Amino acid sequence: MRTLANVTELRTTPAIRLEGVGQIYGAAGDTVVAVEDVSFDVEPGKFVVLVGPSGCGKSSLLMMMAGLRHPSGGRILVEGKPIDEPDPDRVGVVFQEASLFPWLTAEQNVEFPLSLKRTLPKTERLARARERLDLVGLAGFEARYPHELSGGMKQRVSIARGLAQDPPVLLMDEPFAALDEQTRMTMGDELLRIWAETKKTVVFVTHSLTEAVYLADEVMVMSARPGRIIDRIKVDLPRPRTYEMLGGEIFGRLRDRIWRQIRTAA
Ligand SMILES: Nc1ncnc2c1ncn2[C@@H]1O[C@H](COP(=O)(O)OP(=O)(O)OP(=O)(O)O)[C@@H](O)[C@H]1O
Repeated sequence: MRTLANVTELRTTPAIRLEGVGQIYGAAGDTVVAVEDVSFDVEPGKFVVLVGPSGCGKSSLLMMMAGLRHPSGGRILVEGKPIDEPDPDRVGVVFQEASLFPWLTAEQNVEFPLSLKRTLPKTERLARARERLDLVGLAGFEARYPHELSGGMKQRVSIARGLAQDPPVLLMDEPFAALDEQTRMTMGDELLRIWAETKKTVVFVTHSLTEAVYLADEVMVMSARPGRIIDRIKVDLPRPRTYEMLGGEIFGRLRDRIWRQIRTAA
């Protein structure tokens, strides 16, 4: 039962909490400290973007938040509970490469994670997959195979798949990096629309500072390896974000500040 106490607790529980998280790769004598002592909270419904010099540990952080890797130190909580393994009910993931199964249709690709749990009947799973494809603007493309879809459409399918189980958190690792500039901008707007509709908490990794400022409520800047959070920049631009804002003074100031941080950190 939802009492006032647990509703209040739910409101105050961060969607994601990192406490002193580290990641060390390799074995004795040959180790790489990729991430060191990272702590932060992400409030529910926020759009956070992670930037930093190449190799600073952005993907490593995301993999740990997704439960795909265990931290070497510290701990990660999603909705107040540790994440020790992938849990698509709590965390959806979208990678740079669409990584769709080529032998499955768009609808079957989205249905796939739902079929693993076998808790929903097939008709329900397909209805949910269709609903997600509709959400990402792919109604009418359910029966297409990945090779029949453009790069942007494949990433839309990936987003639909990441949202298949309606997780509160969506992690995105450079999801638009392989797309041409125009498609990338359109996808940014599409993602913001989906985010506004679904109210997910998003953590998004990118190398593009323009994309970072355009999308984020907050940009977290990481240092060069070992990756630590060296700056957290609130983006106070109004929403919806528009193309015109890109040339504005606030936008330029924020992008400059991030760039200066990255340049000194690299
Ligand atoms: N499985 C692994 N084994 C050993 N070292 C690894 C492994 N994965 C990552 N690393 C190293 O850890 C560091 C951080 O890698 P990671 O991919 O997390 O950084 P990144 O910031 O996402 O990089 P990029 O910006 O280039 O995508 C890098 O030096 C990388 O070489």
